[in-house]
Amino acid sequence: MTKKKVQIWNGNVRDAALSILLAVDKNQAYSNLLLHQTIEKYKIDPKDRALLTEITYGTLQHKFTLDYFLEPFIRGKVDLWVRWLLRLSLYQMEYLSRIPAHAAVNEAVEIAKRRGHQGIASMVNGVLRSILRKGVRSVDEIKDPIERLSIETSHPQWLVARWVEFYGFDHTSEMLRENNVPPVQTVRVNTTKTTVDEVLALLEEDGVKAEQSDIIPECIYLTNGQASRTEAFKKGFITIQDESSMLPANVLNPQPGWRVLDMCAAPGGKTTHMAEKMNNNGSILATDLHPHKLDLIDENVERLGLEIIQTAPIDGRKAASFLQEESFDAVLVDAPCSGLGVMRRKPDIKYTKREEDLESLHSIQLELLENAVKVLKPGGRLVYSTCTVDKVENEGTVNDFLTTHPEMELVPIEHLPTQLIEKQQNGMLQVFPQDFGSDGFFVAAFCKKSV
Ligand SMILES: C[S@@+](CC[C@H](N)C(=O)[O-])C[C@H]1O[C@@H](n2cnc3c(N)ncnc32)[C@H](O)[C@@H]1O
Repeated sequence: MTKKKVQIWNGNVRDAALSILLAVDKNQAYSNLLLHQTIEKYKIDPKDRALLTEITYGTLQHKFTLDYFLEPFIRGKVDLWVRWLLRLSLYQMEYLSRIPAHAAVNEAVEIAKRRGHQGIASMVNGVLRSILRKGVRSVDEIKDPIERLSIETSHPQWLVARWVEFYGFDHTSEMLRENNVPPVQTVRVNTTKTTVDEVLALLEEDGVKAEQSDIIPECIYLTNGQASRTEAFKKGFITIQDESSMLPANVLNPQPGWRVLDMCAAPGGKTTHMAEKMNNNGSILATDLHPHKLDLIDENVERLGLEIIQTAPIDGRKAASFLQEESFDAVLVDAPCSGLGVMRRKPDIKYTKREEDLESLHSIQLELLENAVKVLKPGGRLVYSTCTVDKVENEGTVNDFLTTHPEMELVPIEHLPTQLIEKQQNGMLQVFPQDFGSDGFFVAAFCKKSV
């Protein structure tokens, strides 16, 4: 039976969540982008927006657990859309206490009728009502601890095993659980235009509850609302950015008048942060491999009213052949990485990333650093950062880089609050999602010895 054609939004939240989940699965669409586009395109109101986000992310986040629960109740093969419908309905029944289970079942049956036919609707009804009667099986039935953790927290087994080897079982278990908790919305204050207090007052006028972070002073936490719709955003007073992503500019600590290279810059979150730190005085060359992404930097620069940023499409692995040798006071390499620290906001990463990808990223990261050294002045500072939690891409890249570059030395991480400074090990800082509720992130700072 062929599926009836549906558009993403017909006023029904569960139907829309199903369309998004299917697109993510079939077309490798990014869940966060598709969700955002759907909300904007159909101007979905705040109440439906919140539920749509919760069901879409929640179902994706718990996919392996939901499949484990569903398995004993499904006989034979089911179409992909029916499987996703069962997953998203069971997600509501198991994880969303405010939605009555029978309402989730009724909605599922109606969707099955609309998208398929009465036979499928009966099957969906049968499966979900059996689960209601019998309950789901316990993950304690799984004997192997790695497999149990993988199913219980819905992360691939290879990753669980890798993290357990690197960071130990308990630490990994905490991280996996934190990855399933929705992130708090954070913004960075543009200190060239305004103050934290002024932004807090503006947000309040817009009905947004917010408070200043006690980790990064220019960071504000939002407990409701949508930052991009606020007056503060329109005025260029804030940038939406996770608190961990505010670390590199603080660690690099660029001074007014410096000439800085941001080698992997798009969409410009850290470029603009550095320009703010430099109080719009000096120059920043923001480069990226993909020319079309430079437009995103330009848009941000314009909105924030910054004047010292120039962009250029340059492959960082060849940067030294395009840029003058030893001409920058500082270089930021915010490298392409596996992104294992941002699964809370991009749950699809859990199911698409493969272990082999991590090795090739390690080689690219080394090539980028190789070029960064060449264009850095003696005495200049280099900061290397990633939004991942992995010892090969992080500590491994730093150690391999130092082995071939005796002219570079790690310098202690400074210009951060004590609780972060204390966490560094051998001049490298790995932030885990469970540490401060921010993304998993890594940062290391080097100095080029003067000869
Ligand atoms: C982690 S993202 C950078 C985020 C950015 N620094 C920010 O804060 O908004 C990594 C970026 O590296 C870029 N990239 C990937 N390979 C590259 C290369 N060989 N040279 C330069 N940029 C590269 C990607 O296009 C991507 O925009």
